[in-house]
Amino acid sequence: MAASTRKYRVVNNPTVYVGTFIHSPRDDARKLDICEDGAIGVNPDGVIEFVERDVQALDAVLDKYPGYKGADVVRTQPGGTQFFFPGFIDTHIHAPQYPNAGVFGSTTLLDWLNKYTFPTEASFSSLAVARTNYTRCVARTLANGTTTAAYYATIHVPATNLLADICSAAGQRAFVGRMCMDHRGLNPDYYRDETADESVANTCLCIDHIKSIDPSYELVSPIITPRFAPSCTEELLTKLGKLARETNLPCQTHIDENHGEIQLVAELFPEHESYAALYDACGLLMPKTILGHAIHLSNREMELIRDSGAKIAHCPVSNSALTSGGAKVRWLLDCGITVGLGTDVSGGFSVSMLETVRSTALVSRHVAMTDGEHCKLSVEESLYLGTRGGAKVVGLEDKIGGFEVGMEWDAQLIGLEMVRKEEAVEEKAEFAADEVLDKLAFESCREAGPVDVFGWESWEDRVAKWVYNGDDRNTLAVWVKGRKTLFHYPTFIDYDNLRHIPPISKSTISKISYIQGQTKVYKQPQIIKMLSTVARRSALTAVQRRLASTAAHPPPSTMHTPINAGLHNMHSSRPALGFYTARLGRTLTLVVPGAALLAWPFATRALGYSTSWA
Ligand SMILES: O=c1[nH]c(=O)c2nc[nH]c2[nH]1
Repeated sequence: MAASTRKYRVVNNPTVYVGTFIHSPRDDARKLDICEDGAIGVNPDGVIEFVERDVQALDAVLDKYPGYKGADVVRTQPGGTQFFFPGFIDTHIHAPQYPNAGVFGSTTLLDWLNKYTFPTEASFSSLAVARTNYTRCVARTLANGTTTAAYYATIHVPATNLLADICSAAGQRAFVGRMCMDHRGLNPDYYRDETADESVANTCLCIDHIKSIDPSYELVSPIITPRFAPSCTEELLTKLGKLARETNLPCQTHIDENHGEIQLVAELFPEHESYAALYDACGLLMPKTILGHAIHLSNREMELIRDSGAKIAHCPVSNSALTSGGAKVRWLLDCGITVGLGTDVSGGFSVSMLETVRSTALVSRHVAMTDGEHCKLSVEESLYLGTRGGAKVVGLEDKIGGFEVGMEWDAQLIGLEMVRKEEAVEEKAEFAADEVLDKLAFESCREAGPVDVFGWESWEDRVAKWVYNGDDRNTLAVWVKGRKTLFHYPTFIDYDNLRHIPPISKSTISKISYIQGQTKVYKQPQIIKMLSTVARRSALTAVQRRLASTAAHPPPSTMHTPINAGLHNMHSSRPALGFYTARLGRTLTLVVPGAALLAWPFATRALGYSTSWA
């Protein structure tokens, strides 16, 4: 597709976000800035124009900023369960490894590369493979609140260009790097660059492509990507260092991840004092360089990196999964090195930056067990690294990572579940069996997401619960540069080339309910179709769960009845009009009207949301 036809059709209305905002202060990682009654105005370019605190009446704010009269208003639900939080910044992720997420067995880095990684990456010579996997990867990272990602791609130019197209179309901020690896002995013959010159030339093709779709790198930027020292000749490392400086583009690579790898670098490049010294000699250490892992740095290497201004992507999930080691993050920070977080899929098994934030806190506790209490990183510090820290690592600290005037609205809406209080519970000695079943099967425990709050928690407690228990079900909406991603997807993309509707997972039911409140989106026929599919699926799942629960915990009257739970007539072409029968054993048959089945998820969940949207 010609670059000129790939245009955003979106015109954002000025929007005022109202409610609770939580972010890390720019220069204090130890605490969170919590603003309960705030209003943030975002202009059509996605830039924050005002931040107001202690807002008593929205009208007064709108009077103060006349440009926002008639603006869209997006509110957090009252009751202390929702808050806006900056989007996560994943500073190190291998998009083509996404299909392998979770598959690593007991391997360590070098055998893992040969067994799982090189064969998978090689398969991206097929654009069809690339399209399926990259689309899914971008959809998943966005659904997990990743608004910016520094992606490693593969050696293939068309597939790398496609990844850039997909990020641009989906509205995800991204750095996309074509993988460079020309070493004949250390890369497999089936997956490597033929020569250093070919590697550089192909990298330039990807840079040209990205420039053609996003000339000012507003959303998507190229990034120079030598895989790591053992995969590259010194000639290639040097040429890429030169290219990075000439183009003023950022650069990403790996360093000091695994003892075997470090040994290999010492053998391959004996004239260099260390891994970092090699990169330095090749011109690869500079302020725009992102070094993944950096687990086993010597003092001297740390000094080289600090003095060069290069940044570090800490990858705690991958470092644990591949048993690479525990990076000494507190030490790096104390030494004045800038650190962000990376999922490092698929050395890391999860695309979730929330999981990475959690692992940052946990792994620091393991480091503390040997190196002392001061090594522990708090929830607040770990979140800082996933937002503000990441922004510094990718050089966008003045644009993203927090909510300040002049920054861009890259944000996620987080929702937690308030557990309903029992009425006069002390007067009730026991529940009826039916009541227990209702609680087990119908109280939206699953669809609500995994974080329960009970009302006594401070905002700090709620954030800690989110960090330690949350997942993508808690990410109700995601904006990049003021544009709502994922569910606004069909409304702003020119589909000339990318006729793709984002996949929708069961876990998105809470997001679907939320979207119901926005009539603009609800009118989209595709969304309606998705809504009804998800609603029906969700209702059926709930009934099935209830039946399964009955089977597992039969109330006394059915204790000796063999229970054969199942739903029939599910394939009616008019699901709302049909009746569904559910058989409980041989004797008891439930008849469920289709309309009730369809209405169930909306009745139980959507009501709560729809009242809170302006
Ligand atoms: O975690 C990692 N993932 C990779 O793909 C890789 N390549 C070199 N070194 C690496 N480390």
